[in-house]
Amino acid sequence: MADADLSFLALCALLPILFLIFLKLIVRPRPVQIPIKSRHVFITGGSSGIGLALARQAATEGARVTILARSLEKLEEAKTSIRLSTGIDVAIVSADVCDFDAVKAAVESAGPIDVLICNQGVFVAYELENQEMKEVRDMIDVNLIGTFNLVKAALPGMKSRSDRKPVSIAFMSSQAGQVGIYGYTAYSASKFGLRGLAEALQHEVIADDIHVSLIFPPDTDTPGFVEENKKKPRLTSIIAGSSGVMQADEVAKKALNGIKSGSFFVPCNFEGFLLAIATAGLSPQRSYLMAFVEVVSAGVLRIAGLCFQWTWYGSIEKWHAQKK
Ligand SMILES: NC(=O)C1=CN([C@@H]2O[C@H](COP(=O)(O)OP(=O)(O)OC[C@H]3O[C@@H](n4cnc5c(N)ncnc54)[C@H](OP(=O)(O)O)[C@@H]3O)[C@@H](O)[C@H]2O)C=CC1
Ligand SMILES: CCCCCCCCCCCCCCCC(=O)[C@@H](N)CO
Repeated sequence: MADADLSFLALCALLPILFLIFLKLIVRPRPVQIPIKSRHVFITGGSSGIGLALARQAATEGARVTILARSLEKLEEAKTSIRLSTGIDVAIVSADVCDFDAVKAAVESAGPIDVLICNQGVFVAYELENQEMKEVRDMIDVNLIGTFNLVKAALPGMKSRSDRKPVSIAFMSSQAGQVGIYGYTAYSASKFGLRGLAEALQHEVIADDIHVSLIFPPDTDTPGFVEENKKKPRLTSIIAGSSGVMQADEVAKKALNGIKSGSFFVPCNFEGFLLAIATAGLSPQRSYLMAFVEVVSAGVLRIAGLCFQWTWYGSIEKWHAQKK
C-alpha cells in the first residue's frame, strides 16, 4: 500500500516535469536577448508621456536614441528635458506617421534602426454614438495605419543591417487592446488591429532575427491621459479602473525589459499579467515557464474573466438604472 502511494506521488511529481521539458522543447520562437547598449532605438511619440519616458530610459541604458513626433517644439522640449536629467543628447525628427513619404524620409535620415518602438497614439473615449467619424478615423489612422507606415519604412533597413545581432520591432498597444471596453470602440479596434499585425509580422521576420513585442499598459499618467480624462465617459473610467493607473516611468521600464528579453506579450502590472494569460490564444510564446503557467491556469483565469465581466455589466446596468 505504502509502495503504491509512493509511486503515485512520484508520478504526480514526474508529470509536470515531463510537461515542462516538453514545453521547453517546443516553444517558439526560441528565447532571445536583444541588447540596446550602443544600439539605435527609434521611438515614435517620443516627445510626451510613455514615449518620452522610454527615450529617457533607453538613453540612460546607453542606447543611441531618436524620437519622432509631429510638433518640433515639443520635440525640442523633450530633448532638453532628457539632456537636463541624464546629460545625454537624443536626436529628434518631425513627421506625421500618417504620411508615408514623411515617415520614410524621417527613418532614412535617422540611420539604421536596431529597435523600432511604434508608440505614437491618439485616444478620445466616447460612446460610438457620440463619437465623430473623424475621431474614429483618426484613431485608426494614427494608431494602426501609422504603425504600418513605420514598419514598411523601417523594415528594409532592419533586414539589410550589417551587424547580424537580433533586432526588435515593438508596438504600444493597451489593455484596451486585449479586452473591449465601454467608450473605446474605435480605440480598442485600433489596438486589437496591432495584435493581428504583430502576430503575422513575427512569422514573416523571424528568419531575419527580427523580434516583435506587443506592450499592454493600463491607464498611465501622461499628458494624453490628462486630456482624455477631461471628457471620458464615467463608465470608461470605472471599468478601466479595474487595472489602476501607472506612472509613465514604470511603464517604460517594463516595456524596455520586455523588449530586451524578446517577449511577444509585455504586460506592465499584475492585472496585465493575468490579462496576458487569459488572452494568450495562439500568440507566440518564447518562455516555457510562462507557457506552463498559461496551460495550468487557463480554466481558472476564464472564471476570473467571467467575474470581471459580471462586475462590469453590473456597473453598466447600475448606470442605466440611475439615468432613468
Ligand atoms: N496614457 C495611457 O493611459 C495609455 C496609453 N497607451 C498608449 O501609449 C502610447 C503613448 O501614450 P501617451 O504617452 O499617453 O500619449 P501622449 O498623448 O502623452 O503622447 C503622444 C505622442 O504621440 C505623438 N503623436 C501623436 N500623433 C502623432 C502623429 N500623427 N504622428 C507622429 N506622432 C504623433 C505626440 O506628439 P505630436 O502630437 O507632436 O505628434 C506625442 O509625442 C499611445 O499609443 C497610447 O495609446 C496605452 C495604454 C494606456
Ligand atoms: C482575467 C483577468 C482580468 C484582469 C483584469 C482586467 C482589467 C482590465 C482593465 C482594462 C483597462 C484598459 C485601460 C486602457 C488604457 C488606455 O489605453 C487609455 N488610457 C487610452 O490611452
